[in-house]
Amino acid sequence: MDRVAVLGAGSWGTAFAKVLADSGTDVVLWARRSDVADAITAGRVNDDYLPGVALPPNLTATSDARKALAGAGAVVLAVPSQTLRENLSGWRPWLPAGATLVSLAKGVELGTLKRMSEVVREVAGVPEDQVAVVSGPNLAKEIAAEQPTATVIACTDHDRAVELQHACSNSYFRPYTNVDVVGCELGGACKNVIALACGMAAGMGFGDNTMASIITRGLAETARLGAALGADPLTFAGLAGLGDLVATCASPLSRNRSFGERLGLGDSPAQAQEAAHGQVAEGVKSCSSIRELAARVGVDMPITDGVHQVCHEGLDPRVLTTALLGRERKAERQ
Ligand SMILES: NC(=O)C1=CN([C@@H]2O[C@H](COP(=O)(O)OP(=O)(O)OC[C@H]3O[C@@H](n4cnc5c(N)ncnc54)[C@H](O)[C@@H]3O)[C@@H](O)[C@H]2O)C=CC1
Ligand SMILES: O=C(CO)COP(=O)(O)O
Repeated sequence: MDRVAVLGAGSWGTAFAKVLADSGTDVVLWARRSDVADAITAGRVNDDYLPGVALPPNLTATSDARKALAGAGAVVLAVPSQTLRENLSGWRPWLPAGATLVSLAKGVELGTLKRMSEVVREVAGVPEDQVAVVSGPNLAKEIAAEQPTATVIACTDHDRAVELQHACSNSYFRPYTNVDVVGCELGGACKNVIALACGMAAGMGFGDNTMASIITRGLAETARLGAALGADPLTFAGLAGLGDLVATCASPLSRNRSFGERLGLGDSPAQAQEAAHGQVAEGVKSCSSIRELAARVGVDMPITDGVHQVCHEGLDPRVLTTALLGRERKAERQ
């Protein structure tokens, strides 16, 4: 694969474009704002999202999506989940035939309850095996600083996953392949919600036992949903499951954890949103779609349900804590 288009020049889009370029792949990065594209082209930096990070010369930028897409062997979609449908609809006429469409987004669409790869298939009108997802413990700022990281590239077409794996392997980024797209996407979307809960716990002053309990029970409810939707249970023990969950729930760099922490400290969701300075905390919206998806398939997700109530129904995180601890006693694997 000679050239890749990355659409979305936020934190992860820019960091992933750098990963590709550092792996020897030529990249054209699309930025919504022309001043961001110009700054990348002229100054080799994206100061809005990754200040101080030098971008390699084989990474160029444009605010013209048509130009970015021309001749691309793969198209990486790096916009927030709830905007993917609208953005991709606009790009559809210029998608190169046969190109692998790769989603970086970690969320479930409100209303349709679709995973991102399902949205991509529907909007682009491509078969399942032409769509890949990247998911794992991938905090953009650490990767931009070239700290060693592993990830998963999931695609039902193993050969396509391998092709993409070659395009983004380098001395600090190690991608594994997986054919379980459902499990990898659910792991990525659900961990944002569990990170909100961990943030709330931190904000309320709780320590490591509480964090470990939320992480582990969060993984249990994610795996239950995965089992109901046909995921491979082992995926949740891997990088896109436990790996991403631990990184996001523990890191002060996580937007979801930080958002939750503000709620735990007593901020309202509106105040926490304001403090996020326009950066996306995907779990705030996906807690509602995941909760609905779980209800549709009859799966109990008490932490996700509670996070939804705090974010959208005015529940106090302290009341949520009491409610979770007061649930009916049960066996661990029930
Ligand atoms: N930042 C991170 O460390 C990681 C993020 N992700 C996922 O990648 C996806 C993108 O996240 P980030 O790059 O971090 O987000 P971000 O908030 O840093 O950037 C979003 C980008 O999308 C663009 N965009 C296009 N249409 C938009 C619209 N209608 N509304 C808002 N922004 C729009 C923005 O201009 C911006 O360039 C999310 O689903 C996130 O969960 C996944 C792994 C790591
Ligand atoms: O997905 C991520 C790390 O893998 C980034 O998490 P946040 O969106 O919470 O910053």
